[in-house]
Amino acid sequence: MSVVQLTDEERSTWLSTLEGWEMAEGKDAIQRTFEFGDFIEAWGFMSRVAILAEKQDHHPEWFNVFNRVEITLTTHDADGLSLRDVHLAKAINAL
Ligand SMILES: C[C@H](O)[C@H](O)[C@H]1CNC2=NC(N)=NC(=O)C2=N1
Repeated sequence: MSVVQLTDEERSTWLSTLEGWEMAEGKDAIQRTFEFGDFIEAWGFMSRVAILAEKQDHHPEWFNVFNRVEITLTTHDADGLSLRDVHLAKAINAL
């Protein structure tokens, strides 16, 4: 299914509403790093994000080491950033 990319104007508007998220370097994506007390807390967070991702049928690219989780959101079906990334980022921030 094809999805439309955000326009430049939409990107700056939406990004300003997404606390903690910034444009990724060298990729049409947004990213945020989360830090927790330990691995179990980080893993618990990842489990909750996984449930959100399944509900939204939109899945993160992520990297975890110990207490740190780096999340990158981009829309493969749009070959870049779309509203689906904004929706998932907002839901993650609300956890
Ligand atoms: C078939 C399925 O709905 C699609 O492949 C979904 C699944 N999850 C997805 N996740 C992300 N990040 N981008 C997509 O384009 C995407 N597409």
